[in-house]
Amino acid sequence: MSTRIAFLKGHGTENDFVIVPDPENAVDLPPAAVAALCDRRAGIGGDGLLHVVRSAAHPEARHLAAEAEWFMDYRNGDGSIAEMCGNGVRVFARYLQHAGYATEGDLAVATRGGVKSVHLAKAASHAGSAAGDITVGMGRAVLPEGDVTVSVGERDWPARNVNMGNPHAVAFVADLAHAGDLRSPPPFQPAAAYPDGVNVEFVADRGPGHVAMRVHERGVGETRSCGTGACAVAVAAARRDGADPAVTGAPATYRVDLPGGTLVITERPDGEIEMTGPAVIVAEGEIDAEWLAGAAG
Ligand SMILES: N[C@@H](CCC[C@H](N)C(=O)O)C(=O)O
Repeated sequence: MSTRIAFLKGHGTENDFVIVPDPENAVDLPPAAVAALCDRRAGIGGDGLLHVVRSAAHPEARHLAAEAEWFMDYRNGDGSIAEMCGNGVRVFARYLQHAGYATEGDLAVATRGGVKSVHLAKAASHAGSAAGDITVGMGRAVLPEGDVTVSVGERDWPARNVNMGNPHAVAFVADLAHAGDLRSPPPFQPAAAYPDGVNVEFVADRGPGHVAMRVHERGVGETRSCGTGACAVAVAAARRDGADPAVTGAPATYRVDLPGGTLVITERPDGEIEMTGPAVIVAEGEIDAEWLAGAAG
């Protein structure tokens, strides 16, 4: 009988993930294995994969073990590595709660983008432990100088370069349909702005402090939500609206509607950004290790 590897499936505003609990970092997950697991027809299916490892057991996170017991080893659906995943952190925390590694309250999670502070809200007694929003301290945005242009077909737009640990180009558009089918990565200029590729957000206004967006994610394609993307959008909107908290001294809050749900993003005067939204575990099962080894080639 072949060996089995435990997995779960979860999502945050329909940005979905294969979760592989592996506290001692014993499961080999080369890029081809990740891509096979995330394949929606031949695998389990997901926008990305959350490899759940104790920080002390992972070479990239060992130095963070005193601050955060758990490391989110996040991978994009094509197998590539990314620095951060905002929806992923909430789902990661929900998994820790589901597995009994965390309870309601505060929790630190190590990521390649640094340690994130997570707050698991107390669920209403009738709702069960999988309910209740999760708030993540996402750290500060970095806004590199320089003009960026994003295009789709004949249209192009100026875009704001926002780094949330991972890179984003935020373009304000009159109509989200102008983003087209987003089957391929929208071209950007200058190429030097994003040497490692970029996540591109298209944003339309819905009202004061309220926007809607679509996103093409690096290493994935169009997804139904992107947490770091929603933070980048809120920061870009606040700068555009003259509501930069560092200037006004007041927090700026944006409701960001995505195809898969809504996230609420607040930037404080000290630059710290908080993201609040749901996270759900939907299934758990076992992966056939022989299949995975074969799929990984
Ligand atoms: N969906 C994520 C972002 C995942 C990483 C991204 N595709 C990248 O390559 O930077 C989110 O919720 O933030």
